[in-house]
Amino acid sequence: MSGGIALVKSETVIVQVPATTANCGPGFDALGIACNIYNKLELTLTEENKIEIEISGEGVGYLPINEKNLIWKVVKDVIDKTGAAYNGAVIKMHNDVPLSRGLGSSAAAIVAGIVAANYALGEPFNKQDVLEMATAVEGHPDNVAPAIFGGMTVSLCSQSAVKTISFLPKLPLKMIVAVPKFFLSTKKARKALPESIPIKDASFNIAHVASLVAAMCTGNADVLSYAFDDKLHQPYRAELIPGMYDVFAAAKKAGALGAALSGAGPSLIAFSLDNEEEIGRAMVETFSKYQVPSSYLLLNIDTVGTHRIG
Ligand SMILES: Nc1ncnc2c1ncn2[C@@H]1O[C@H](COP(=O)(O)OP(=O)(O)OP(=O)(O)O)[C@@H](O)[C@H]1O
Ligand SMILES: N[C@@H](CCO)C(=O)O
Repeated sequence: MSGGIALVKSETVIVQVPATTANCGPGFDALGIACNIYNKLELTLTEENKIEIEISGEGVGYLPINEKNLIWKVVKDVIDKTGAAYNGAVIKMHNDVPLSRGLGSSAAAIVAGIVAANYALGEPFNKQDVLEMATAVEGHPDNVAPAIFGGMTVSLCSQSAVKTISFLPKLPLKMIVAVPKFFLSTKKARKALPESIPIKDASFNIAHVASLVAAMCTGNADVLSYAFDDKLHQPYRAELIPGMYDVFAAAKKAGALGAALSGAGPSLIAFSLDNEEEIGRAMVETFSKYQVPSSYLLLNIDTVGTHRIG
């Protein structure tokens, strides 16, 4: 023994967090769905003022491995909220969620960090606390809510409250996501939006999002060939995603019920009950006509949300 004081470490916690697709067309900042691709995060809190970060999968060589890393920032926030004496961490992550593509990579990082830190600290916070903390960091609840609860989520922010209802659609919904090989940050895609929109576009979206949620809750698919349409954000973002409306049309022609921007894009998502491979191929082929290389993912709804796996 050197006679030094042994450093205190927390228990090591491993959590799994799903990708998410937000908006679903007309449900800007409100609707989201958890998808079955995942990141894993292993976290050990340490007393020593030192951060060690190891990344595999998406983001290697791009995501910071110092105190600027988003996961460390949220972990530190959770530690500070409890007043615990930890100053550093060992963070190991494996990421399968594509970065800055509209599949909720930032929400996955935020939620994984908060949930893992909460377990490491002995669970001082409940799921509602996690939802509020994650929404405050992300700025809107539509990705963090399904990442936490799984399923399809409808969320609202009212003054300081964040409320979410998670449910499983009564339709065997398949999701086909065409993922372009370029990044589009949410920050840039939000800058493309106007300060205000015409009342007729607002009322269009209210009717469409209400019909979409009603269809999902009842299993009545009749309105779904219209219900994914949007006039609130997609028209303004179209110029950032070459071929967007033609890819939507190709997906529908190949059998999709509807199609939309996934989150803030650039990925485009089609919803269907069958014909997934054909729809995926049609979307990628149409993107290629606009010189946008892409690949497609066939996804199902994750029903569990973020949970501890070790
Ligand atoms: N595993 C991760 N670890 C640390 N930071 C991450 C991780 N994943 C994403 N981030 C941070 O989130 C940023 C991407 O967030 P952004 O909101 O632009 O895209 P997105 O969340 O993938 O898309 P959307 O919100 O449209 O679904 C990255 O540039 C990085 O700063
Ligand atoms: N609702 C958000 C989702 C992406 O974070 C947007 O469309 O900007």
